[in-house]
Amino acid sequence: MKISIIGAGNVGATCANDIINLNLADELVLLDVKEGVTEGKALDLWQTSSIRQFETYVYGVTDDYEATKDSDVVVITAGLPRKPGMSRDDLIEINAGIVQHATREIIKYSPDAKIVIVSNPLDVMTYASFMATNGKNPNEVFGMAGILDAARYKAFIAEELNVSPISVHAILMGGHGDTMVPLPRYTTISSVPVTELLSKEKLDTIIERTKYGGGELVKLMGTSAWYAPGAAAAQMVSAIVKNSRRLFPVSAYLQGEYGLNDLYMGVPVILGRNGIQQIIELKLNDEELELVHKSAESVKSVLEVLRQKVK
Ligand SMILES: NC(=O)C1=CN([C@@H]2O[C@H](COP(=O)(O)OP(=O)(O)OC[C@H]3O[C@@H](n4cnc5c(N)ncnc54)[C@H](O)[C@@H]3O)[C@@H](O)[C@H]2O)C=CC1
Ligand SMILES: O=C([O-])CC(=O)C(=O)O
Repeated sequence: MKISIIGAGNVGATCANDIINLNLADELVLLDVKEGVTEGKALDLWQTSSIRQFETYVYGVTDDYEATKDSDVVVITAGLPRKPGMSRDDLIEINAGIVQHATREIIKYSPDAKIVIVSNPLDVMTYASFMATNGKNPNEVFGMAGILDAARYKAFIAEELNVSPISVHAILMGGHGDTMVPLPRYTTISSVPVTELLSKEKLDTIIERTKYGGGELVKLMGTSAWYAPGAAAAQMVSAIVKNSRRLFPVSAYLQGEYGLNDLYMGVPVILGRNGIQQIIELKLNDEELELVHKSAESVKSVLEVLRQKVK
């Protein structure tokens, strides 16, 4: 099993560290345009092998896609993160070029790789990557956001209820932005509906905090988060490599599901060896469906910018 990570910055290097911990691959390649730093980070990680008892051979390369040849899974984290005061959508122009270039190079050397996009604005960058594959099965190109957003939502609920975060189960949908849709009706504490344990007022506060969860961290750190994003991307890689068929919210290409067409957006999917094995269509009520469609409108407006800028 060979895994490559494009972009060895905060999220990419953290994701590499998590993948190593999960013992998923024989070989892990870190690729970045930053000469020296990439090789150095990979060497540093590899030198933890005897301490942490793993056998994944980790190495770094500078912009050399041939080294990624025959990758089974590729994670793209290359691109700019936002700074305080910016929206994820402000990154579209520069990151679209980076993500599309990386995708074309990956496809050249690993046509069958499953591609996990992390770069922002997430849903539109995933679409941009899919466009650049020029005909790849859309179930093999998908984006990481929902696991992260759901993890934030679960952490806030666990804190509020003073319960283990492991007992909190939740799903959310929509774009990776302020219009994302956490779903209290599908949120439980080990099967106990959260609505029986938390007031609507408390839940609404948690939902608002979740929607702006990325921004909260950007404000605190001056750049965006990496520990939870790296772990979330590694969890997706694990589900693919182990063919574990876990149900996750993932940015997937929609072709009629939820009445939506020709866009990538967060929906519940089954993730396994072939990538997205199935998109699950929840029986949303009118209010939930309206929020999901509102979020889709927001994703579509950013997609329109991509279409105008990137032909
Ligand atoms: N989907 C999500 O939930 C999340 C997405 N992100 C996004 O992930 C991306 C990366 O974030 P960080 O790792 O914090 O940024 P970072 O700045 O720490 O790392 C980005 C890396 O990409 C590299 N890079 C730039 N152009 C490249 C190219 N053409 N080829 C290869 N590498 C290239 C840079 O040299 C840098 O090392 C950002 O766009 C950020 O917004 C971050 C957190 C969560
Ligand atoms: O907020 C950002 O820019 C990075 C990101 O997507 C997240 O942490 O959710």
